[in-house]
Amino acid sequence: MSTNAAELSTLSYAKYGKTNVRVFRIVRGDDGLHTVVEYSVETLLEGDIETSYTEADNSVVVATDSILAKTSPYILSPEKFALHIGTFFSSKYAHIHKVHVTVTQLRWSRITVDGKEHKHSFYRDGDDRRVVKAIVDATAGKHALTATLTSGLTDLLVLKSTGSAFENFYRDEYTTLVPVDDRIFSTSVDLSYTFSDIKLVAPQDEAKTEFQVPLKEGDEGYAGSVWDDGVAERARKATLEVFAVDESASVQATLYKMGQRIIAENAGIKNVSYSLPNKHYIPVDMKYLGIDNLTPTAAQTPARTFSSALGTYVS
Ligand SMILES: O=c1[nH]c(=O)c2[nH]c(=O)[nH]c2[nH]1
Repeated sequence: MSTNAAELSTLSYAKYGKTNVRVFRIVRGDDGLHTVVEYSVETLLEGDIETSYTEADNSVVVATDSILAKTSPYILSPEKFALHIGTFFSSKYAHIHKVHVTVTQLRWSRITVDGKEHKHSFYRDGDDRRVVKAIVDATAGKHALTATLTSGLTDLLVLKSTGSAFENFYRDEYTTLVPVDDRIFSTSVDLSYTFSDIKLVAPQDEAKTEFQVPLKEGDEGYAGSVWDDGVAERARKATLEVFAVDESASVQATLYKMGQRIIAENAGIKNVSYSLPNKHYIPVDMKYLGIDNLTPTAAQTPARTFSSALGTYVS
């Protein structure tokens, strides 16, 4: 029996686009004050694009490379920029119905010189990156755009040297873990929080810059909090502060407190998700050397004195 590949196969789902598109933009203020942003952007399009797969028909394929990086008035906010990209593609092209945008932002903070923030010099003050994911949906029509928006951060490495325990966990014949009332707690924080679903007001202009989100609390699809640039900074601060001050009974319990604080501080965020993989620092048992390395005591901290008069350092 001969088989016909074309008859046996169907295309069940498709989206295409570009990832790792690097964007660096300088916004120059009147008084020489520069603001810089560096993003890595992914844009994936869904719509009536099947023929590009099934019939090699490239006429339905629109470019997704670096469009809007230079012209978008929303470039300084990764949330607004992601929504703008999504709104642009889903409203401009009749055959594009859904757009998935991920904007990952690298940190550039101002260098302080003599107590003053420098106007055009920056440093990387952390390896964590802000991550924004927008999905703009025009399947119900070009004038009924909706969006889901998730923001957060990734790879925020933290450690505390006490104030963390893990005890009273389930024990059975498979358990090897020893309970501890004082341990090092380190993790690489991944955080994401989702805003309430957004109803976008469809733009009429060619550049699709005039899209709006409902700004009044109580309006259908209210998204005022998306326009509040403080959310990301507050969420990062809440994560760090709760991590620092919580007398942690477990990663789970500390994580929950972080999430509670983000919800309490930011109207318009409907859920929070953390991934906090435990990065273990296990003390080495030095009993065989006659050294107790497992009981933390002040006496184990070497006495350190610095005498500037003699220029000697004793430890
Ligand atoms: O805080 C913790 N939660 C766990 O669920 C767990 N499991 C484990 O082995 N160590 C820890 N620590």
